[in-house]
Amino acid sequence: MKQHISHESGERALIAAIRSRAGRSGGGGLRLGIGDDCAILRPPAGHEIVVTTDLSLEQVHFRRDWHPPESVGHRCLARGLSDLAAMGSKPLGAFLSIALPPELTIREKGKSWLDRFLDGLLALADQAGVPLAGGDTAQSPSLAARGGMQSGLAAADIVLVGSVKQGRALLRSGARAGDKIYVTGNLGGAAAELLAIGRHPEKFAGAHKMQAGHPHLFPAPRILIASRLASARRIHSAIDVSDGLSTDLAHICEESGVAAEIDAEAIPIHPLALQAELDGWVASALGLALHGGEDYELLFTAAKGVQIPRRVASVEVHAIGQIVARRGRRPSIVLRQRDGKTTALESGGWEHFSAQ
Ligand SMILES: Nc1ncnc2c1ncn2[C@@H]1O[C@H](COP(=O)(O)OP(=O)(O)OP(=O)(O)O)[C@@H](O)[C@H]1O
Ligand SMILES: Cc1ncc(C[n+]2csc(CCOP(=O)(O)O)c2C)c(N)n1
Ligand SMILES: [Mg+2]
Repeated sequence: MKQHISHESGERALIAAIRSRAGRSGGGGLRLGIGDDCAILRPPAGHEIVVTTDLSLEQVHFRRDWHPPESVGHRCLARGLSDLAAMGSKPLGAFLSIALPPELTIREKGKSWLDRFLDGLLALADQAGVPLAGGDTAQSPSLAARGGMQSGLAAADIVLVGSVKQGRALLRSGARAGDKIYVTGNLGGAAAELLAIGRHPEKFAGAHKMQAGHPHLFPAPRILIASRLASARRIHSAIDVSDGLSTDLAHICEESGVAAEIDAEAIPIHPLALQAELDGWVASALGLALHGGEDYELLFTAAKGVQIPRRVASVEVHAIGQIVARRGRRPSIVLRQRDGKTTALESGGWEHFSAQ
């Protein structure tokens, strides 16, 4: 039976409870998990190690009054899995560091906030076949003394270690002029759902379980699609859409020394983004798809002649434009409108430390 956590017994008890819940699923790449000074991972022969780390901060990446704890846990792991997918790699182990105010570890009606956060994180870990192999646990300091409304903020950092066949990782730097640009799934759904949550958080309080139709609360990292694409050896470059298409495509252009043209008509827009435009919440659904971020879809390029299936692992793949040579001071990304006119597409996605 799965244990639930009570705060009374402190850090040791929290770790013991997390340890008892941490699965050992995965491809056998974990030799030693939670319990020692370090975990030991054993990558398959002929593979390279891939590592990524992502912070999930209260008030920046989630709000306790907007996001069910299961969603916070799911999203925390999904961010890292999506980065592994973007490299065409498979997960070996996840490492979770958490700083929590004490009240989030106390059980109310059976489960604490932390129990429910772990429910969400471990359900996705199970599905992705990645063991929780370690982490760190600390108490977040009290802000009440400084006149704050709550005792402290929650933060979680996820480190994911994965592996990829030597020399086969998908890089941002491999795009070439003449490549077609593709994106999986559709865009703008995460930003649209976040808008809806902000308006009526109570309607989303019951979204406890990983389920389709919640692109913001329960995004589906594209690990399987990416590993299929990578094994076909036809992909020149890839990135995941975390900050927004306009910003993430600019990262590919910058790292590859190329420019891009994308067709507004070809961009797959999530139905929730279209609805947000119909409801008058935003001026344009296309704006959400271009700049919204957190869709965790894959953006990749391949040579023009390469046949990319329209559907991979049950997810649609759309061609949205092409990579072109960079010319002097020309803007690096242009957007071709429905009437054929082109405009420069500035990076309008999320950027920390900018006035948002
Ligand atoms: N504080 C830091 N110290 C060292 N390297 C960093 C730091 N922050 C970011 N990087 C590195 O900068 C690169 C880009 O990081 P970034 O976080 O923007 O990745 P991303 O995949 O585009 O976004 P996301 O955070 O949504 O995963 C990565 O190689 C990352 O390891
Ligand atoms: C409460 C709340 N407000 C706003 C957002 C939107 N948001 C936060 S970070 C980010 C980009 C990716 O982050 P990073 O670059 O750190 O990976 C986006 C689109 C949210 N998720 N929650
Ligand atoms: Mg990324």
